Amino acid sequence: MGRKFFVGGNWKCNGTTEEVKKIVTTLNEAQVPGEDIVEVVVSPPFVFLPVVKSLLRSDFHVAAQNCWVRKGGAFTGEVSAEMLVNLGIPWVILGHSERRQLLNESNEFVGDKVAYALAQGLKVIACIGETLEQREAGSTMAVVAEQTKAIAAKISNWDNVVLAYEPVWAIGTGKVATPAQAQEVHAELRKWIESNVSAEVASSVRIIYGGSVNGGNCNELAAKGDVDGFLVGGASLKPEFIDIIKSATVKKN
Ligand SMILES: O=C(CO)COP(=O)(O)O
Repeated sequence: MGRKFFVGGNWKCNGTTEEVKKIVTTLNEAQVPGEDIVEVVVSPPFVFLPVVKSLLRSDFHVAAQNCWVRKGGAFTGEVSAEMLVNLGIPWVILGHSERRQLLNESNEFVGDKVAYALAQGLKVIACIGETLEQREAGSTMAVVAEQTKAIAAKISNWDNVVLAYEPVWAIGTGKVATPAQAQEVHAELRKWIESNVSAEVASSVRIIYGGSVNGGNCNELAAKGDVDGFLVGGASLKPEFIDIIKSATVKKN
């Protein structure tokens, strides 16, 4: 299969310079499996990217939490993909549900962003996921397929894409998807990709889970065949993030 385990830490809109440095120190001192086993990416707010990048151990990498949909210019308040490339930031998170919901980012807009960021040479963590209402209405797969389709329509090379399945009802709620629920959606998504993109992409693309992942539930989730890692919010600001990184070894057994 060869899908390297991926653990992302999404720090969201949190932290002061002091707090950020403290988290980096904790990460730098941690004993974790090597880069051949797990890919670790942390995503501080834009303003802390340079300091985190300069202090962070070299086997971990940084991601921005967003970028502008096209070339930079007269777009007050935005940060362009070119700027991230200029700073040597390798990754960007796009389509997070907080942006889809609070800032009305549509499927098409997210698809355009993913395509533009990839074209500039960034690697993308593309987020998808259903709301509680959509899950209860039985439309989980239709929703995530629609979100994935809007991305698939705009890109032809998936090598630099990690797909993050983050059910909205599980984000920041402490209500984690069960390993079976996560596995079910990941497996369905892989099937959808096989039918609508290619068998090759379906077997190689990493599908990671996000939503109330913590040190206590990560091993069970990681044991599922189609769970290729995590995108962690709250727990990525705490020392337990190290335990989540270590859950990569569950795959090795
Ligand atoms: O949104 C998330 C990661 O992008 C998940 O957040 P929590 O881990 O805080 O639920």
